[in-house]
Amino acid sequence: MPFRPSHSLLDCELLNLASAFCQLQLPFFFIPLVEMASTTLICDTQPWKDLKAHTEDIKKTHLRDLMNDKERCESMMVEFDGMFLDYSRQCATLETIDKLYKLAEAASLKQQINRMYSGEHINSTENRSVLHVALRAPRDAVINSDGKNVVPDVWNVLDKIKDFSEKVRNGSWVGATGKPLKDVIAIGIGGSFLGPLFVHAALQTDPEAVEFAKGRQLRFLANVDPIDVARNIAGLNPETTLVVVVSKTFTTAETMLNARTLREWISSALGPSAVAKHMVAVSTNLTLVEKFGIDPNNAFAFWDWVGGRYSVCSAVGVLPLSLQYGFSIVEKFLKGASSIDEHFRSAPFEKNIPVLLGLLSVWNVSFLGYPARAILPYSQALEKFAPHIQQVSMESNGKGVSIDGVPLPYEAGEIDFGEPGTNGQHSFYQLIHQGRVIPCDFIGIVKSQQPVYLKGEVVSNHDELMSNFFAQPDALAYGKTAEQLLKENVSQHLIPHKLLASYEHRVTVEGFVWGINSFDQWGVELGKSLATQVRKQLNASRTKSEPVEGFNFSTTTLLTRYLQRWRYDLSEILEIHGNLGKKMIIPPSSQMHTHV
Ligand SMILES: O=P(O)(O)OC[C@H]1O[C@](O)(CO)[C@@H](O)[C@@H]1O
Repeated sequence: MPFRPSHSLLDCELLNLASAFCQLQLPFFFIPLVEMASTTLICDTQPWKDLKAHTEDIKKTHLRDLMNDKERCESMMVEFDGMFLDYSRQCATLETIDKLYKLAEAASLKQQINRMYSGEHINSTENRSVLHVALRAPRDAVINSDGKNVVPDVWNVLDKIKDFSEKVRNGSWVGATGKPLKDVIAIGIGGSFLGPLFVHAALQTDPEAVEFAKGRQLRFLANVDPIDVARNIAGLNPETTLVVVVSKTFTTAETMLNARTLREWISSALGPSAVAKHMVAVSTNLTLVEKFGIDPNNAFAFWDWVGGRYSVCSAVGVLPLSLQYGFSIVEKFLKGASSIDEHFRSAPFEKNIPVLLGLLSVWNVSFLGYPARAILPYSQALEKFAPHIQQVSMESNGKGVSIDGVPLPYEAGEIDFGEPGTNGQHSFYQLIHQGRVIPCDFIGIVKSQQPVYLKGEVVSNHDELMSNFFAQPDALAYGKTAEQLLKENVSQHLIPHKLLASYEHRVTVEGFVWGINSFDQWGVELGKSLATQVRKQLNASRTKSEPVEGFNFSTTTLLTRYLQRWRYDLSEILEIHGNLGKKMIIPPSSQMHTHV
């Protein structure tokens, strides 16, 4: 069985530990859930073998020469609904693209897409359908899961969100002391956080959305690190704050501890009954929501056919964003994503943006051997796009076995990273220019949300930004000596909804071609269960002085040192809780060190 190394670094300064850098060997995660199937892997098909052989031709070709072929470049440009994709800077010829279509055929890509839209249980390890497209479908659409049209359920929740968010925004739903709720803290992590944060960042400076958000704040509490709590509640008054607990399962340890912490913040300031007015939930698990103490009437449902990382268009994103910007703004977002859903389902492959993006990714990863992809939006409003796509892509396609449980003899999945241009240029672009070949997604926007044109300047500020957007791809493509590749994607206006849906579907295309299940995440689940074992140990050692047991030497050493460096007994724990409860404010940073 292969092994993958990983690093863990305890922050030596904060914890006052001696150097604790350690290298862990984690077993590559294999899921023995499904019987080994006799199905053919995609690498055994003729189109895969043809592409493998074809890489030799491509290696002899310089991108500079490919870029001189006008006809080739022209056929590598696709436009749809305000998006323009130029993939002419890919290390690919028209023959490559043709061979990729054949690969798609061998992977039954069209049929797989149809199976997804028709609600088949394509997430076979969890026995679920995958229907995030239903979250943004028009009211009259019919999309079935297990023989039931789910669209009316989707719209029931959307209507409920519209109604609730309007009440909060117009002051007919007020806090326990009668004050309007103008600030929202959304608690959630992973898919219950990254998508909503991305959209919030994209809307924050949108001229129309800004008007609707006047006087309101939306914050996100994700990390279980108490520093994140302190930062979230800093300057907020529980009397005017609404907390939205977002968790598909309502069991995620980080989210639930943060939810209990903010419940304490509210009830210690306003009394336990205030929770009913100040806390609402988004979840598929309404039983646990009620158990937590949130009235199920104040809960907004979604369904197990929505994967966490694909959930931004469910109540997960729609509720907090509607509270901040109003439902009408969010509805436009849903419509934009829906337009790409329809395009993905029906457009022929040669004009299908997510399909092209997905096939090119497969080409780069599995044939050219480029494991990473840089996502480079030339728009500050898209600053959280790369972190969101990191989860969508890496949690989906970070798999080493096929959907039938067969270990993959080829690389699948991509390492995604990125920063808005031009910040990235002053950070990691050097490596892309001269160090390693990294396929790049350059994303440019035609019209700025916030244009500035200073008198006397040669160009407007947005043109200055876009000068870099146009220059960098060519610098990479032509270089001075080295060969690089990239693709460009220009949008007319800022269209986060269409980008989001395009990238979601791109990941799906990759997964279908690689023959993996893009919709489960068993590796992450392993980490969660190991954390449970550590949590039990910390409790036993803190409260009953039990020695650290049951871990390997390295973890035992680190845990023991951690426990020795900051000891507290139960009375101290109560005191800390007391502080949270009464003053609630986490000690200001000057006092924080007293606990270390
Ligand atoms: O919404 P939940 O159930 O709290 O889960 C949060 C996240 O945890 C994961 O299960 C693992 O990171 C993600 O898939 C999910 O988005």
